[in-house]
Amino acid sequence: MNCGSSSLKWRLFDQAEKVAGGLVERVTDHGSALHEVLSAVDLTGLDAVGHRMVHGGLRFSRPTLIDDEVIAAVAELIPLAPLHNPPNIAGVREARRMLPEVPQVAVFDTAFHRTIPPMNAHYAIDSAVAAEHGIIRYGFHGTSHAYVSRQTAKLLGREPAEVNVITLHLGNGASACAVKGGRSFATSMGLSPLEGLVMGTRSGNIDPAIIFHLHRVAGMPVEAIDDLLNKRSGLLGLCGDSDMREVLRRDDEQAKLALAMYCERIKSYVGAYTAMLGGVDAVAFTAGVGENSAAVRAASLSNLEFMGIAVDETRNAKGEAIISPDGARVAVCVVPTDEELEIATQTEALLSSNGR
Ligand SMILES: Nc1ncnc2c1ncn2[C@@H]1O[C@H](COP(=O)(O)OP(=O)(O)O)[C@@H](O)[C@H]1O
Ligand SMILES: CC(=O)OP(=O)(O)O
Ligand SMILES: [Mg+2]
Repeated sequence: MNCGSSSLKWRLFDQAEKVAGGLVERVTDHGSALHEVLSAVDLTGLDAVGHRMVHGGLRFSRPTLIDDEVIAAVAELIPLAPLHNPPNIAGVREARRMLPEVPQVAVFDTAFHRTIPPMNAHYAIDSAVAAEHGIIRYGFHGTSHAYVSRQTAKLLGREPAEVNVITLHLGNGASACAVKGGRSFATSMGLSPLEGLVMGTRSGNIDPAIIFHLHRVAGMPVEAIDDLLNKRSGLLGLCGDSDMREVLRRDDEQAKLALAMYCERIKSYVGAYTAMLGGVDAVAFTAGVGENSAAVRAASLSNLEFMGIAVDETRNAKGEAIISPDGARVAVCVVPTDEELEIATQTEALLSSNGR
């Protein structure tokens, strides 16, 4: 079950084979949405339910069997992920109510990033204040970055431990991850899913002083600034469309600027992470925009031949798995993400290791 901020994605697996699945959009009450899904599906022989949990704080670094105490711990993290943790919890509560005998497992977006070293995880603020309030880079989309980086290694015919990969998860929310030998080494989202790349409606990186300025000079309350940066910024704020398909269809200056900013921000992370990793074996594009937009992929990696990074126009247009030219130093890949399969796989692994 993947209860997102406004949607519910679900999938039923027999082993790793998809048996059924669906997407419910414009969801406001995730408990009812999940109830309807589970009521409509034949659940005979169901062994477990795996749930996407977005924020697991510092405590949850692996998939976790859900009990009341785990739910309470995730609820305490709501202030850090107000758009994401409440729907996750609503889904879990309803699934447990309907299926009390079935083990339920939480798979956290943040878990994969618990390997990020302190120099990349800490913010350069007063360390006592940071420690007291849990202000640290948690990172998100970890299930996707983990899955996609492993798939990328497979594409290269190498073991994950042998390769350095930059994964670019470009969906509604978007984040970059530097994966060093199979482990998260740096990522663009931080304390919350607001930091980093330009997104559909989120600003990503800005000068933090903009917030003080909007408050003091423009007189905006903190809640209004929060709303502005999370829901009315990014592509939407720049050009009035949050959907990349619309942005790409348009030919006006505003849309062109929004697209250029979106891609330039991605490029800045590719450059930074290549340097931080001491070189990369592959750059992988994934999620709605990354998997589908040749234009975004080409623009994000333009003029990087000096770094051994290039995109072959024909392969890119076809959306082939490897879109870099033959013999390139860095493989550029298009790798469909599958958060639901990864959640199911991790759920199964936890229950097998528990001897169920
Ligand atoms: N063909 C396409 N070209 C460009 N962008 C696309 C295309 N198809 C889907 N997208 C973009 O993908 C985004 C959704 O990605 P997705 O990974 O499903 O996001 P999420 O899981 O965060 O809801 C949408 O904003 C949409 O603009
Ligand atoms: C964490 C996050 O940003 O998720 P999404 O992209 O689903 O909004
Ligand atoms: Mg998503």
